[in-house]
Amino acid sequence: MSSTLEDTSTLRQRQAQFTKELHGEDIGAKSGFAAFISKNKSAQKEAVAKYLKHWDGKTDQEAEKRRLEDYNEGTHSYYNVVTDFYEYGWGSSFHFCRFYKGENFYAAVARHELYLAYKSNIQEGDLVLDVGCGVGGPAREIARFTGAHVIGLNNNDYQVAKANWNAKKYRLEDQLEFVKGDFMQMEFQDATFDKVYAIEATCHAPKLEGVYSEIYRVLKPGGTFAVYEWVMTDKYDESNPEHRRIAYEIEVGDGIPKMFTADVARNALKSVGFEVQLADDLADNNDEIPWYYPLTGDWKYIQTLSDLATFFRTSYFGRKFTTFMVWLMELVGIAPKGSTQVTNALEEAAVGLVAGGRAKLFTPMMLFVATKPQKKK
Ligand SMILES: CC(C)=CCC[C@@H](C)[C@H]1CC[C@H]2C3=C(CC[C@]12C)[C@@]1(C)CC[C@H](O)C[C@@H]1CC3
Ligand SMILES: C[S@@+](CC[C@H](N)C(=O)[O-])C[C@H]1O[C@@H](n2cnc3c(N)ncnc32)[C@H](O)[C@@H]1O
Repeated sequence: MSSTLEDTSTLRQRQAQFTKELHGEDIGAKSGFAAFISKNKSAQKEAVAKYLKHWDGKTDQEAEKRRLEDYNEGTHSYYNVVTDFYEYGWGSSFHFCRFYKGENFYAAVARHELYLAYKSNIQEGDLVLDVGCGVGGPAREIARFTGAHVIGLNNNDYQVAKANWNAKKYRLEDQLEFVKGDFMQMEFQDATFDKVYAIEATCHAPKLEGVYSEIYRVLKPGGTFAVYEWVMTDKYDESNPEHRRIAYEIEVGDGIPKMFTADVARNALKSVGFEVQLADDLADNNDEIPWYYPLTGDWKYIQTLSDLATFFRTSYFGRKFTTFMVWLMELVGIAPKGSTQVTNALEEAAVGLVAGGRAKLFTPMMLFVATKPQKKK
């Protein structure tokens, strides 16, 4: 066994062991706040420290290099500490979407997923890979709608366990399977999948060529890969301190080692062999309701009464309320140490995402549809 492989398996075992210590054995039964307050307190302290170790306010090259090198542990720790908050505030699909007039929040989220399935041309009976699958919300929706078999890949053990638990709960275990793995070094055979998709996940890669080349390898010739990529737009200027501050807020609060631009992503797809069929920034349109509205305090955009609770949790005041409650719970020892640091980081994420969205410096929905040629060029 090569030393890289040994390192990978040691890391894997350690992460799995740590997940048990932190979240306990009965993962799935609890979610959101209930799961959050039942964490092992000392493990949670360690998880927060691991996540914040690299995001210490430093934006110099050296700090960036460290974040890129430690991408696996960095994101693993990030999702260990934010998953319960995400579920509490956003549901079981961890991504943004466009909002149409009269459509409620969860319908809009589902439509965004199905649009990607449509663009990837997923058909009944296809074997599909979901790269960076979260707790399985999108895979459930896409499997139900298309009749495809979806395998979700994720390097966070807690999320993998939750996704499998949910698949059983919704009686979709015949169509869904969630596995632990790093998308930079996948364990699937070459040419395994008919289609591959990724939703707001590949931005966690230290280098886009790394994850895209793995996707290319495991996709069958003629197969399609569709992705909602998180990128900085062509308005972004890395040498502008204000732009860099916004990008850093997004990086720190969202556990991303480095935000890349849309051009970097498109070139990376091409350089690994893909033919890019479509590159469309879905945020760059005249939608009446902006994609980032739940993170603002703009009540006017709420479409249905059923959105009130979600909007309260995601809006500025709702977030301040959550942070206060978490601080109080931490003070009296109900919540694990470091929890307030996590909500503060999420606050930074929200501020950076809205600022980036408003200035059109950032998009969470750069849609690329790319195909793997039938024959090698
Ligand atoms: C990290 C990546 C690549 C994608 C995740 C996108 C979104 C689902 C999240 C980005 C910022 C998150 C925040 C929350 C939910 C999930 C996000 C919108 C909260 C609203 C969850 C509840 C907390 O109290 C506040 C959070 C603010 C940020
Ligand atoms: C923002 S979440 C999106 C999840 C899912 N696509 C959704 O829309 O609900 C990003 C996901 O990418 C996963 N991820 C990040 N880095 C990864 C890596 N190196 N290998 C596999 N999965 C990774 C995270 O664990 C998380 O599940």
